[in-house]
Amino acid sequence: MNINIINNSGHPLPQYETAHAAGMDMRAFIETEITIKPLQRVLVPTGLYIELPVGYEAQIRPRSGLAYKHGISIVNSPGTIDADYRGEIKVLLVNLSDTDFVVNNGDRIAQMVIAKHETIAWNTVEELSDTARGAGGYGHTGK
Ligand SMILES: O=c1ccn([C@H]2C[C@H](O)[C@@H](COP(=O)(O)OP(=O)(O)OP(=O)(O)O)O2)c(=O)[nH]1
Ligand SMILES: [Mg+2]
Repeated sequence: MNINIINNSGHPLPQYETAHAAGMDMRAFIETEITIKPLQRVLVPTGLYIELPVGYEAQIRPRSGLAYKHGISIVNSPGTIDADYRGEIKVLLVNLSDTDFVVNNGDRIAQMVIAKHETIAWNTVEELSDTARGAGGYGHTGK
């Protein structure tokens, strides 16, 4: 499938790093490096603008390497890019480590997964169907 994109970053387009990867790595588009202090959150521009087909969303997810090695995650993970959004895609990074983390222009800071979704209409009812689980949850089946 082809998707329209404007790339103002001068960096390569988000791309699958291996043949069957689900996510395309996304790069920071910043004039000067950003230092993220412990527990600080920063909205990082990408210079990317996309036009998703109706019925699709883009999910902005953390990279596990940055999470494991540096405690870098995404506050609103997975971020949701709506099909009707035409603004710049940004990534809301958070530093969950106890040391500063520096983001440089062009660094791969997140990954984008393109996914189909349903658009539904609600059926308001008085009762829902019975199941064995019922209202059980939050570990009610044990460890
Ligand atoms: O990580 C993200 C999440 C969202 N967006 C953009 C695309 C998305 O379509 C729009 C709105 O996102 P969301 O619905 O998550 O935010 P909101 O707080 O509900 O804002 P709005 O009232 O504008 O929907 O912001 C990003 O660029 N990056
Ligand atoms: Mg919203």
